[in-house]
Amino acid sequence: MTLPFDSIDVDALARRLPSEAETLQLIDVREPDEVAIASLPGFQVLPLSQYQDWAAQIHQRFETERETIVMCHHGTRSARMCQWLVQQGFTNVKNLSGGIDAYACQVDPSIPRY
Ligand SMILES: O=S(=O)([O-])[S-]
Repeated sequence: MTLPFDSIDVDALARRLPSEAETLQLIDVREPDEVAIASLPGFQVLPLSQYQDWAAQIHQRFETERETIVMCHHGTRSARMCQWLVQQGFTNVKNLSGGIDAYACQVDPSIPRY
């Protein structure tokens, strides 16, 4: 089965973040208690459990054509979000493979793991 969105690995994200954080749309779908433990700068937090609070504003807050990268802990919840964004008309959505845990392991060991 072909997924209707791409993925990006943590090394590629790390290379791009310094120069492209402003142009990318970065979404973290983890819960606030997880974000309090570990986070990456530039990501807007839209916890999946609070879907009812943010879903209706998705088109006000984000542009459907702009490259959008979604992150969670290991990549499962973010894949669900990617799927949903595609259903909402987003055309350039990428799932961060392995989530923030992979980022902590492979890119930045100063990020706490949980
Ligand atoms: O964050 S996760 O859904 O991949 S465990």
